Amino acid sequence: MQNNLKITFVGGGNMAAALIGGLADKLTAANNIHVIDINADALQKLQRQFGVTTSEQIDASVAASDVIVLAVKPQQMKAAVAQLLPYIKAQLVLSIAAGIRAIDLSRWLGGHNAIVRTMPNTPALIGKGVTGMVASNGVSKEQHAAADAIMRAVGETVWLDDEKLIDSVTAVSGSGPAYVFYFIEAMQQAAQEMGLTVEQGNTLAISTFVGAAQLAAQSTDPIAVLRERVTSKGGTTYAALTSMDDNRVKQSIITAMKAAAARGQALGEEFGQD
Ligand SMILES: NC(=O)C1=CN([C@@H]2O[C@H](COP(=O)(O)OP(=O)(O)OC[C@H]3O[C@@H](n4cnc5c(N)ncnc54)[C@H](O)[C@@H]3O)[C@@H](O)[C@H]2O)C=CC1
Ligand SMILES: O=C(O)[C@@H]1CCC=N1
Repeated sequence: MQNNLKITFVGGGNMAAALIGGLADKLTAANNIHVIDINADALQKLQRQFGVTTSEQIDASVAASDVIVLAVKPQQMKAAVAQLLPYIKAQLVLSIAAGIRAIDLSRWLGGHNAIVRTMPNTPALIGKGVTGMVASNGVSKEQHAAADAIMRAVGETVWLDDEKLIDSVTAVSGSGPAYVFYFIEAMQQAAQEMGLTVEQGNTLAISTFVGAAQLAAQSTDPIAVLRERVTSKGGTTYAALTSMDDNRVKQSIITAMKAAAARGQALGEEFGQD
C-alpha cells in the first residue's frame, strides 16, 4: 500500500540503497524519493536501479519533503546537516547514523526536535532488516507512524524509550550481520580444511545458518534447549562446544559486542562536538 510521503535521503551509500530498495514504488512512488550525495556515481546507480530523483547538493527538495533521512557516516554528519539548516521547517528528521545523538543533531539543526534516531541493518536489502528506533519529544504521532512505516518497509522495528540503548542495538543488530558473516566464513574455512569443496562448504554453512535461525525464530523453546537437542552426550557437538567453551568463545563474543557499543558511544562524543 503506497502513501505519498516525500522522502529526501542525505547520503546515498550502502545503507541508503538498502532502504530505498524497500521503499521505492512500495511505500511511496519512486519519484517521491530524492537522494542527495556528493558522489555522482552513487547517484547514477540509484537513479538507474530505483527511478529516484537525485542531486549532488542540498536543494529545495529538502524544504518540500515530509521526511529527511540522514544516511551519511557519523564523521560526515555535522557538515552534511549544516547545509540543511536553511531548509528545515517541520520535517521529520530520521537519522540512521551510529553514535550521533539526537541532542547534537537538534543543535546543528537550530533546535529542531522532530528527530527519530534509528539503527537499521543490511538485511534491509532483502526486506529482512530489523531496526531499533527512538523518537525525540518533538515528533508528532503522524511522524512516529511515518518513521515506523519507513523502517517496516524493510523489516521489523523495535522502539526504545531510552536513546542510550541505541548503542546497544548497534552492537546487537546494526553490526550483527557482520558477526554472522564472520561465523559463516569460519565454517566455510573449516569445511575446506576438512576436505569439502568450496561450493559444498558454502552450501552446508549457509543452509545451516538459515535453517537454525528459522528454527530459532519459530520455536517456543529457549535457544539453550534447541542447542541441547543437537548436543548428544559424548557426541560430536559436545566435542565442538567444549572446545568453544575452553577457548572462551561466548565470552569473546560478549566482549566484542560491548566494544561495538562503546565505539558507538565514542563516535557520538567524537563527532557530536561543536
Ligand atoms: N552499513 C551498515 O551496515 C549500517 C550503517 N549504518 C549507518 O548508516 C550510515 C551510512 O553508512 P553506509 O551507507 O555504510 O556508508 P556509505 O559510505 O556507503 O554512504 C555514505 C554516503 O554519504 C555520502 N556523503 C558524504 N558526505 C555527504 C554530504 N555532505 N552530503 C551528501 N552525501 C554525503 C557519501 O558520498 C556516501 O555515498 C552511517 O552513519 C552508519 O553508521 C547504520 C546501520 C547499518
Ligand atoms: O560499523 C558501523 O559503524 C556501522 C554501524 C552499524 C553497522 N555498520
